[in-house]
Amino acid sequence: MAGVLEGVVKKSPSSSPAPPSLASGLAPSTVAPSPTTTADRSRSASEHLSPSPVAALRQRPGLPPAPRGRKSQTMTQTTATAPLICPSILASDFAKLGEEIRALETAGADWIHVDVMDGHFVPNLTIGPDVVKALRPHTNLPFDVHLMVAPVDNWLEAYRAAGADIMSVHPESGPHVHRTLGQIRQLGAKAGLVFNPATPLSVLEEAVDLVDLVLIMSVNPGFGGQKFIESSLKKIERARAILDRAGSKAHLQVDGGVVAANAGACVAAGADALVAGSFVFKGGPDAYAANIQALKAAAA
Ligand SMILES: O=C(CO)[C@@H](O)[C@H](O)COP(=O)(O)O
Repeated sequence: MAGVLEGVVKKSPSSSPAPPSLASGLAPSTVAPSPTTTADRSRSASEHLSPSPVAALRQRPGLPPAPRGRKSQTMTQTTATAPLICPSILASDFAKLGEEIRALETAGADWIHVDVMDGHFVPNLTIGPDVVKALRPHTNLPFDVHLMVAPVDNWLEAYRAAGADIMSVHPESGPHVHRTLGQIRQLGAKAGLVFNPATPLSVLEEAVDLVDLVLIMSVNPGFGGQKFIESSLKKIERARAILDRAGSKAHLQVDGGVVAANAGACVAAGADALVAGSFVFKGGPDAYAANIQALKAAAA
């Protein structure tokens, strides 16, 4: 049965990814991993992510295991632990988004981080589901979609149909984040829970079994290019402790002001995935590989 992922990996713009009914759940994808992706990327997320009821449905390459302890698959084949690098396309050239995403895949990015802003939950307006759908044929990398939208529930199907693999939501987006996380998994995506700098982690204690990813915002959301809030490191440590205590395999991601100078501290605190916008995109496409490598190396 045609699933939401099928059109994507075939890279055929004509094969629409929309399933007959998202409300009834997504069909398992039967697509083979892209021959251009790494061994890590070819693994099924179901092997590595938290025990989501939909884990077995995930077939898009690129959701490798939480890299704590894994060996780096980067260009230099370093043996140290390397975090997943998730460039935020908020910092890309919006006139060339498709090209930018292809360049990021070539440069060694692990996930594509898509910042969706609604001009209400955050004071900025960015990427709608039609843009995500248009970008989907340009890469096999997972789309890691951060929904800065309130209310959010009515948008989940649209972003999933457009090709989102991970959808992360804020507790404040309301009205019932527990339900929202369940809906994301019902749609066959991975569910992420996002914590703004002043949002307490107590919500994670209550929802830890429902999340495949925890995102610690190290800036207040809304804009790229902000300064990393140092107290985020302690929060990453606390989130790591909650996940470990619960036996969760969820990824722990950090986002905002991430640069080579603080990447190591983020990983030492327990993060295994780094979102970076300004740092990855500085210098243009010729510099992307070096920038990504610099983040991995700094955290190794
Ligand atoms: O979600 C956000 C901001 O709201 C982030 O993803 C930023 O876009 C990251 O950009 P840099 O701080 O790395 O420039």
